[in-house]
Amino acid sequence: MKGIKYLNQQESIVMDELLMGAKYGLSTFQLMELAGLSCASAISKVYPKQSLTKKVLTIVGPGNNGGDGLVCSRHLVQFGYNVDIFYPKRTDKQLYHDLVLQCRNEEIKFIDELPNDIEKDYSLVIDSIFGYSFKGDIRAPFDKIIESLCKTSTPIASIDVPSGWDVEKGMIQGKNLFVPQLIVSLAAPKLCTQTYYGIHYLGGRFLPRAFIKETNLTDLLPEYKGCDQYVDISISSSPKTQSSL
Ligand SMILES: NC(=O)C1=CN([C@@H]2O[C@H](COP(=O)(O)OP(=O)(O)OC[C@H]3O[C@@H](n4cnc5c(N)ncnc54)[C@H](O)[C@@H]3O)[C@@H](O)[C@H]2O)[C@@H](O)CC1
Ligand SMILES: [K+]
Repeated sequence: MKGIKYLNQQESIVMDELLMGAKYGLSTFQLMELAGLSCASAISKVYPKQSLTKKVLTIVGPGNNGGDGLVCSRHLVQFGYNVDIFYPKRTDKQLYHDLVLQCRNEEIKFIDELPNDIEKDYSLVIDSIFGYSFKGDIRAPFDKIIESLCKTSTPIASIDVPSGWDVEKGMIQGKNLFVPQLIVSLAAPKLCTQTYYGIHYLGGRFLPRAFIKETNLTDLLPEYKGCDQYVDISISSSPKTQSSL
């Protein structure tokens, strides 16, 4: 591998559109299921269930990043974890109604408010608030939620992008933002993770070979081992260089 490709915001959007267009014929539902499964697999690797004394809390945002969090939660319950979900701004689309129903059928509890002391009941927070489409200042109700995440001592695992970070520049100075303990990037890491020193996994093992060739990503994405749904791309575990698509 020559290096790792870090996507900017536009490249992330284009990648998604291409995958779901006529040429590759993948659906949001399929990609989300694989993304969520990879996040659950990575989380269970980093936080084995015996190591968590309390529950897991998934905070779900209004877009597809939130959808990944719903899928991830369902798989974590299948893996034996005890998960609650906080989903304050629901999206009125059939996909999300179905994902909520599937979580309810796993007997996952949806909580109505974020507790003041997250650490009292939760050993881990999964941040699936915003992904690569986040832009601008954080609007309500997520501004207060992210403020609470900045205060908690509970470790945070972010799906794709730490919520509130600029997708390309990362943590903007002067903004009250949190640093997750784990990031699970999906398909390809985003520019904001390039200098992230925490635990960094890549998941979303769904890029077709033809797509990788067409987008010149051969040699720019790490290889998954065996049947693994994730690969460790932490700075401590791999040399990194940047390259353009
Ligand atoms: N090809 C891929 O890489 C895949 C990506 N998926 C997920 O999809 C995500 C992208 O999903 P979306 O494009 O739906 O977008 P996001 O989930 O990143 O966020 C969009 C939502 O956030 C809101 N929002 C944006 N900026 C805001 C702000 N400043 N304050 C408050 N709300 C704000 C928007 O109104 C919209 O409702 C990825 O990060 C990833 O998690 C996966 O589901 C499947 C495959
Ligand atoms: K996120």
